[in-house]
Amino acid sequence: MTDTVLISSDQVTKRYGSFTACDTVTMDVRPGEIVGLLGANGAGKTTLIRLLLGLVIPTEGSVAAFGTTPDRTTRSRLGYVPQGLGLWQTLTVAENISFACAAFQAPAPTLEPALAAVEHRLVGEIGLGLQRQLAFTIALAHHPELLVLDEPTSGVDPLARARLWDAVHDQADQGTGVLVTTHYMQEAQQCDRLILMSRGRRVATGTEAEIIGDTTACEVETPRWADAFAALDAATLPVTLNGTRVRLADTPPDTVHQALTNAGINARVREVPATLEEKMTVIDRQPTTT
Ligand SMILES: Nc1ncnc2c1ncn2[C@@H]1O[C@H](COP(=O)(O)OP(=O)(O)OP(=O)(O)O)[C@@H](O)[C@H]1O
Repeated sequence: MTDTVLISSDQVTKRYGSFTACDTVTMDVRPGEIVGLLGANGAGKTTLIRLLLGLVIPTEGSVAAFGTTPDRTTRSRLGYVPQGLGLWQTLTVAENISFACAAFQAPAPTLEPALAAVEHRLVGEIGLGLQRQLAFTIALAHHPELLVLDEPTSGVDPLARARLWDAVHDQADQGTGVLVTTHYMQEAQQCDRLILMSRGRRVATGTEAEIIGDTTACEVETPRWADAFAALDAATLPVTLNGTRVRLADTPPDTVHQALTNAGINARVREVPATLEEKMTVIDRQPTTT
């Protein structure tokens, strides 16, 4: 990994009144790596991004972009796609592009056929998938050294999502650093490194395997899966259903067996590695400590 740091935070905290949206978070992104920012709704991901971009001022701690305090100059070295996309809905696709390119003194990019086909349509009249594609194209137009993408594939169909991730990997392969928030675990798996946030804090960091560690889940095998789910739920165990697969993260097999036996259900209980999503729920269940 390179020593160059594109963007970083050092114990950064943002409070709104008595509410702490981002709590002493330290992180960084380096050239060519894709860093995934994960966490439930309200975990503080967008707040952290806005701190890193200089859009909100830290209450405590500090952030740096390209080695300095974020400002207009550092902004011109990064491409940012916010959750709301930041497009002008009442301008055409072409007008949005020329506006953004003028701001960054960048040449107009070559458009993908799908975008070129709607070049003269108002942005507010094209679909969300195309709008996301446009926002991404605009973010890349000035060849940024860092891409910051806040839920770039939310509401996008699987094919468009795969295409966007292809483009993200292309950028990283060319040395661009990428910071991306996502709710999709399949996308998290495409990141080189993950940062998990919960209640404003960074609660875990590393690869998917490092974050899952030795956390396990119990998988319950029975044709009476619906009854098993109901019984485990009634026993207030953290049961989830994936298709017809009944699973319980971080729960001892004996506890699961006992609850099923009490309900008169015969089932095979296997202990298997937890998924990343399950690990996240386990972390979210824990009381805040350090
Ligand atoms: N300007 C603000 N004033 C008060 N509270 C705020 C403000 N901005 C964010 N918050 C609160 O801070 C918390 C973190 O919000 P944030 O948008 O960073 O979460 P998130 O992880 O990005 O969530 P999501 O996945 O839903 O986008 C939320 O409870 C939110 O309501």
